[in-house]
Amino acid sequence: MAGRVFLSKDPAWLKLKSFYEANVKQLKMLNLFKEDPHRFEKFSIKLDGKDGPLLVDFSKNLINDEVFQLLINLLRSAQVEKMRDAMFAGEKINFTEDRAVLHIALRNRSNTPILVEGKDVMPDVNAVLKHMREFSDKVRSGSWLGYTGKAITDCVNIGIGGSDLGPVMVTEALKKYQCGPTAHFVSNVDGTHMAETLKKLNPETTLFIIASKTFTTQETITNAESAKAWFLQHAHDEAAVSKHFVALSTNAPKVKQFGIDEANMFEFWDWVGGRYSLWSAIGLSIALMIGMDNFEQLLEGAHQMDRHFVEAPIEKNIPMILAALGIWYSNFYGAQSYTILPYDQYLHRFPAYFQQGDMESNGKYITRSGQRVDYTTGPVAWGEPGTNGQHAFYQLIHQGTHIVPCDFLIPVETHNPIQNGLHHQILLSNFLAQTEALMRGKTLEEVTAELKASGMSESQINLIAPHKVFEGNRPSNSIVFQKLTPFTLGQLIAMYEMKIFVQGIVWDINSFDQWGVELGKVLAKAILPELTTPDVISTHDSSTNGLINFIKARKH
Ligand SMILES: O=P(O)(O)OC[C@H]1O[C@@H](O)[C@H](O)[C@@H](O)[C@@H]1O
Repeated sequence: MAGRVFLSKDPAWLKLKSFYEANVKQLKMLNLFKEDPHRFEKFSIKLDGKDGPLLVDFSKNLINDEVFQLLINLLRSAQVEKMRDAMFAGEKINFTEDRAVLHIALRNRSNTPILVEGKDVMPDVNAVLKHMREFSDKVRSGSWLGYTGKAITDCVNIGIGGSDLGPVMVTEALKKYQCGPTAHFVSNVDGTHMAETLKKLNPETTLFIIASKTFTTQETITNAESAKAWFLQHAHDEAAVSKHFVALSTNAPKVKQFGIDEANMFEFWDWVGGRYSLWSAIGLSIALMIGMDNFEQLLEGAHQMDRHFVEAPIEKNIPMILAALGIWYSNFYGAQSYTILPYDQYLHRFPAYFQQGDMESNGKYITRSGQRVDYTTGPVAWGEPGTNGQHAFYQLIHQGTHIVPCDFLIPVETHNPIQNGLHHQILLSNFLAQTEALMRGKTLEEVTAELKASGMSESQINLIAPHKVFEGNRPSNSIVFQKLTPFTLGQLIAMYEMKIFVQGIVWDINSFDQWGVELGKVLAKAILPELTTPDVISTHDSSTNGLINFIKARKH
């Protein structure tokens, strides 16, 4: 952006750097909690919502008042508010693709005009929502019939990346709200994905949703052709295709070419990035499975978070603060990753969803003005639901040599209070214990006293005690919501989207393109015909040639 200083030369950055160098050793959370009885109130934000409050407690972080202020100053210096406003105003902030970035328009429930090149996009957004409602109502009520007159019981979303991960994650998260066909997903071009999915399905009662923004993605088009071939093997009638295939795309000519009726195409626009598209027609499988009212609740929740993001001052702004904390760890503490740890089984695909959301957005080393960064940008995002993660990788988080900032998420109430709520009580206690343990740790004195009390000999204690020490002082955010409803899920997704946006602005990169996925696609296209010729291949490096020729020699 014009007038922006290179980040590592920004005085706000340099202040954080010198603060880190001078004070890192003194930033001990346990002491900070002892010194300030109001630390929790000071470093937590409660956002009231339709389905109960969302509490974000960031007090278990390696910050004091001064760091917090310096981080806020950094965000100001990076002009995050100005860039946020530019995004919401429909400016073409995705300049490498000459596009606006307006997933916020898809969930703009206040329906205020949003202009792209002088044209309000809201009428088009509303028209597609109406189309989705009409169609999903028909399918769910059983009035949309398959080629033998039977109602639809299953739908298969065929898409990949942003045309898959969002609908997969949301339909899993909101399974409890199912009131329509069961949603299945085929993304991988590996024929196993399609074959195993089709095994479970009846062509007479299955609807295929071909989800592709470009409608040119090799995996999706190959899978869509195979689904059509399978369907026609049973239906033996091209005319039946229109009852069983719909498309979600920005590319009407390609959809037509594939043989899908334009009336069965649900449109979206180039200003919707793939990884931000679950709010668009790409969410059709969600609307089918949980109904359009619930889909609109998801939009409402996201819209509320968008309003908070636009209206709250930086110091009270959840996505801004989460972004600032992530930068503190990535750029100053050298953290290479962070985890998203949902203590809710329904959210089991939430971390995977944000692997694309975060890493495809911010995994970039070129600044908006075309220079190579000399600081780190997007971290590796990973995670699994608690408590499973506790019995797998938490060892490293507690005692490893990497610093891994953690986001813990949990609902106060479960949808499944089996055994009188016992399971959820156990889940809650684990959630609370983990963040406490990461923060407090356990000293050598505490360990030694414990081992002594158990009657262990001095020599055994000396041998074992160091292994049982926890340094502690390991950071986490606790994100607590009332219940996993469509509205709450919308809030949570938008919260992370906006956090990622803010980080991209501070790092001065374009979070909305994805050129890094292109090279492999081009090379794969060149290799594909080489796999079927009888020739020995010698056009690549010796490793690639060797691998191709090995595979060809072994293929029957
Ligand atoms: O929806 P499309 O056009 O088929 O694209 C699917 C995915 O394609 C990938 O190449 C991109 O990295 C993703 O961002 C995108 O979501």
